[in-house]
Amino acid sequence: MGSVNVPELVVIDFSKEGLKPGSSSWSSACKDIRQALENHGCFIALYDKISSQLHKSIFQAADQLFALPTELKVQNINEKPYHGYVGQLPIVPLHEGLGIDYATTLEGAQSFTNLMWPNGNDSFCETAMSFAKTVAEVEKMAVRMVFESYGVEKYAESHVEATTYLLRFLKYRAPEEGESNNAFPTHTDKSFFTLLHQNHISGLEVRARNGEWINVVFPPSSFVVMAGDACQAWSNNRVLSAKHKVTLDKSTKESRYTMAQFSFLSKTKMIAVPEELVDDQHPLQFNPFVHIDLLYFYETDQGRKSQNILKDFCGTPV
Ligand SMILES: O=C(O)CCC(=O)C(=O)O
Ligand SMILES: [Fe+2]
Repeated sequence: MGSVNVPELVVIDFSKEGLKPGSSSWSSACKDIRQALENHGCFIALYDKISSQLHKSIFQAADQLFALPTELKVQNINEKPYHGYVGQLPIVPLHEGLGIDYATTLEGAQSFTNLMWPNGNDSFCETAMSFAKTVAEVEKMAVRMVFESYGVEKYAESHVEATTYLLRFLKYRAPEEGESNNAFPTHTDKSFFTLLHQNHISGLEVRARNGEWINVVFPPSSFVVMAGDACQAWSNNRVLSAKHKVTLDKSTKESRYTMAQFSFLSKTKMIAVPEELVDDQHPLQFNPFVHIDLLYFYETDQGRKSQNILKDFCGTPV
């Protein structure tokens, strides 16, 4: 109930009437999500509030943004690693991205908009914020479901309250003749969750726990909800923060656009394994940490080279 396998990832319909805590569809979604996150590190969420109109407007906004001169786009600077402008990098020549920090807040959306359009651009600001808020609704439901699936729903509210959102506009231009079609290298996300929404050009591949690479197919009005390293740590290593990458079809002539919304816990709340998830069979694997410190660690030489970032950053002695 509540989920079907198309073709390999679990699909959960978040728009379903009556999907509320306490209902049977909620409990079965909790179970399905937990299994999906443990096996694949992600699942597909259908959400019809991402209407075809909102889909169209957010990618029009993306087009407008990427069309700005590079000198303007590079002003999207953020002291937090991987939050600001990325582009013109020889190791990822197809890729360009910009980020709106605190994207669900008017201040966040406005300050980014004013930086890019000093004379204002109300429609961009409204579209970005309304998209970010809609994505955040799905993220919050996913958090509540995951916490409930592990029997620790009492901690969900304070987690949700401490969550902030980074909305990134990502572009991968079509490869030129003879150029590699690797658009983004293999990595894991440092977020708690990442929600991805793409235009009509596919390319995301996810490595499941069994080592199999899955080509992700996005149905209309859908997101991929992907667990990041912070979620894996929180779950005491039960959830998989899946490796993933973007590879474009060699013959594609169009750019892939992705809207990626990353959730982070603010400094006021540590990422910590709930005591209920620690027992003799599951000894504590990770010490509590401040989320943003994981990103700072990833920026160091040791962090970048690490084959097991959570163990190296916050692993308990074995
Ligand atoms: O474009 C995508 O589908 C994936 C983007 C991604 O993995 C990231 O930005 O971390
Ligand atoms: Fe990613």
